[in-house]
Formats: sequence, structure tokens, C-alpha cells
Amino acid sequence: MRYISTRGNAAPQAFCDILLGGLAPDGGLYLPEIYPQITRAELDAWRQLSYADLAYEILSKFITDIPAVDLKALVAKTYTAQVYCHTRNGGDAAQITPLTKLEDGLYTQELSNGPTLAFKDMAMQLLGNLFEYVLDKRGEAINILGATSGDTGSAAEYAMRGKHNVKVFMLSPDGKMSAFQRAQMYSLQDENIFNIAVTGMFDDAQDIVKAVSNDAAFKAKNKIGAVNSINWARVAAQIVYYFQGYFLATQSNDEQVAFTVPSGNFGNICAGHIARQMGLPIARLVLATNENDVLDEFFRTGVYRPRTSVETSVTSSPSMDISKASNFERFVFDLVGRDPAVVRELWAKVDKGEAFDLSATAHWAKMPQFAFVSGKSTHNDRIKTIRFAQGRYNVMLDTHTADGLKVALENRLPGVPMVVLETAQPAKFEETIREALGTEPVRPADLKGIENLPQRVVVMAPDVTAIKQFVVDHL
Ligand SMILES: Cc1ncc(COP(=O)(O)O)c(C=O)c1O
Ligand SMILES: N[C@@H](CCOP(=O)(O)O)C(=O)O
Repeated sequence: MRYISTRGNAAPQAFCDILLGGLAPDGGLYLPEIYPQITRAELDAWRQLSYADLAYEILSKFITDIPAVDLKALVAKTYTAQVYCHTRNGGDAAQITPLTKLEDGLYTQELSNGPTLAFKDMAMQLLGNLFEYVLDKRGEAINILGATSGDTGSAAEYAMRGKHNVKVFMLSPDGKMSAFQRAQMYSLQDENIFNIAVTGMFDDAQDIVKAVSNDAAFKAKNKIGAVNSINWARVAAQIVYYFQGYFLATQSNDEQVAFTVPSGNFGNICAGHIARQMGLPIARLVLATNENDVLDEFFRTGVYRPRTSVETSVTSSPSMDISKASNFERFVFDLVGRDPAVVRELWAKVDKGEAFDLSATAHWAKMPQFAFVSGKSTHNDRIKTIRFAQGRYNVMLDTHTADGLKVALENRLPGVPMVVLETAQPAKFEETIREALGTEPVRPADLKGIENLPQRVVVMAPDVTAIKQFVVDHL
């Protein structure tokens, strides 16, 4: 399998080569040349598999330059009940991403049972093991520059801490994350971890990561790598749990399922889109945003209007406070018939801070075949939904999953099970849970009191030159 850029001006690459980089050299995002198609016989055989075996079957279609025996071992080491041990609601940890039944035909899928209690662990734990494997084989090291709105950062730091050939420089929006999220990252004292709180929003931090990734000379000289979902491996690993969710919500492969995905940077739902393109019977992909509704606006109107940082709200589902969704470019590449010239033209506007409007184009007419619908949720909706889920189902939701459930309930299809992806645990957003329910979420023992630990973070302006210098000074 080889990977091409959405902007069409980069040579096709193998998986291990794009694993260590971020953006393609032409500023685009990598995607497989073609999406592998799943046969009915494969789907039937996969229904019986453990999560790790399923992950191997799916990932081996995308990763063809790691020997099968090594890939199998890496995947088996990643997806264990010990790593994804933080189950709640009676879920079976051996299933890695078990479903919680809310009522007939309505489920949440627990994606946040890993070390940092958010769905990012699902891909990041694999990335940590893949990086280590490829770097050891090549005798190389990597310096990761990442951006987080709250969860990618801690997932990456937990996956990479203590690894001898990896350093992590993580940019986060100063003061915009929950106290728990801040403590999870800033309390790490490992020498290979550097936290930089940027005086701005997540999009400012992500712009810096992209600017550095676009500086080919700096990137090569300083061995800069990426762990955000601009890295294809993140998306690939996330495809697996859509298959697992489908198998757990259905009795046979003749059925269809709908997924609702709390969305910000479009990485999670992009994996669902690819699972569907591979042939997984997904009837509908429901995209849920918070008040920062740039993606909901696009799926309702055909207009993509990225907002500035000033126009971006700080909300109680802070990990989705994103107004320029990186991975959306991957979906638009498919929507416009994989024509890189169209993507280049559209992103020339986005990169200047301008909007684009597809509503009157032939591309927009093709939207129904991609089966997306969308909706939005506000702070009041979130609070109401957390109370509703607790009262009706005795299930405590985090704020992002509450956004998902609110939009899911508006978009159910008769006879089609709806699976809402649970993207984080309530323990990460104690302040809002207290506001909604007047109680504290239960915390895993290993994370009690982390806010009281000493923190290690530097605060910097969102200045590319200064941040490059910080990286160089700490190599
Ligand atoms: C808890 C949580 N929910 C939802 C999202 C949105 O996911 P994506 O950015 O892949 O759309 C994120 C961050 O990305 C998150 O951390
Ligand atoms: N919500 C994310 C933002 C980064 O998204 P990514 O999936 O591109 O890494 C976060 O919590 O950091």
C-alpha cells in the first residue's frame, strides 16, 4: 500500500516513511492510494475475532512494509485488557472498546478505557509502539511536535514517556483545558516531555505545528515528527473500533449501524468515513459539534467557514474547541472525486482564512452517498443530556459524549442501532459534572489527586520562530 497527498504534488510513499512525518511535503495530508475493499467472507470471519486480531486484519491492509509477524506482535502488545483497564458500566475490558446499552437500539461505545481516559489512547498507544519499532530498525530518533486541545497531548505523552529515542514538545492552549487535563500533562516530570502552553486557542497551536511541518529543512535537520491526526497512522488505528462497534451492536452482517461522533478536528469521524468506504455497513455517520460549529455548518449548508481564534468559544467540551478541522481535507479529497487540483484551490482559500462554498457544485450533489448528517450542542444541551443519561440510564457521560448523545437522539433511523462514540470519561471534566449532577465522577485510583502534583510547563506566545528555537534549545 502506498500513500498519496491530498494536494497531489508529493511522491507516493510507504507506510513507515509517512509514519515518522506529519504533513506531506506539498502541505497536503496522506491517504491510501485506494481504500481496501472488505469482502463478505472477511466480514463474516472477523466477527469472531478478538480486538487485537481484528486490528491486525484491518491494519495489515494499510501497513504492508512491516513483516506480518512483527505487526501482529505490535498490535497484540498494544490492545490488551491491562492497557485498556478503566472500564465503567460493567464493560468487559477484554473487548477493549465494549458497548454500554442505554436502551434497545441505542449504545455508547467505550473508547476511553486507556491510560488517559480519552479515545486518543486507542491510536496513540499503537503509535508509541510503531515509533519505537521503526526507529530501532532504522537507528533513528524523533522529536515530536504536537498540538492539543486537551486529550491528544496527554495520550501522546503517556504513550511516549521514557522512550529513549523520542522527545515530545506539546503545545496546548494556555488556561483553556480542564484542571484534570492540565494536571495530566503538566505533572509529568519525564526528561523527554516538554509542555508549552500557548497564549491562544488550539487552532493557533495547530497552525504552528503545520508551519514547522511545512519547513522541510528545519523538519529534516531536527527530525520533527507528528502525533496529531494529520499523521495517517492515527486515523488508520481508529478505523478498527468502527468494525468492533458494528459487530457488537448487530447479530449478523446483513444489518446496518449508525455512529454518532463528537467532532472537532475531524480525525475520529474521518476513520468512520474510511471504514464505510471499505464496505462496513454504516447507514449513517452523525457528526456532533459543540458551540464551535464550523463542521455542522458545512454538512448543513455546503459552506466551510473556518473561524479565527477570536471567534472560537471556550466551552465545557474543551477538546472540541476547534474551528479549523485538519482532517476535513481528507474527506473533501474524497468528496471532490480525489482531484488534488480542486483541493489545492479550496485550501488556497482556507490557508488565507477564507471560506469556500460547495453548495452549488456537482460535488455537493454527491453528498448523500457519503451518508453524513450533523448537529450541534451547547452548554445547556450538554448539562441537560448529562442529567438525562444519568436519570434515564444510570450512565454518567462526559461533556463531549453528551454532545454526541444529544445529536444522536435527533438523528436515529428506525430499525438501525445507533452507537454514540464515548470519547472521554467524565472524570476529566469534573467541574461540569458537578454543575450537572451535583456529584463527583469516580476517578481511577492511579489518577486521584493529580492536580496537587508539581507542574512543569512554559508559557509562550504563538510565535513559530520562538517555538522552533525552544525545540532546538532542548534537543
Ligand atoms: C474528548 C474528545 N472528544 C472529541 C474530540 C474530537 O475528535 P476529532 O478531533 O477527532 O474530531 C476530541 C479531540 O479531538 C476529544 O478529545
Ligand atoms: N481534540 C484534540 C485536538 C487534536 O486533535 P488530533 O486528533 O488531531 O490530535 C485534543 O484533545 O488534543
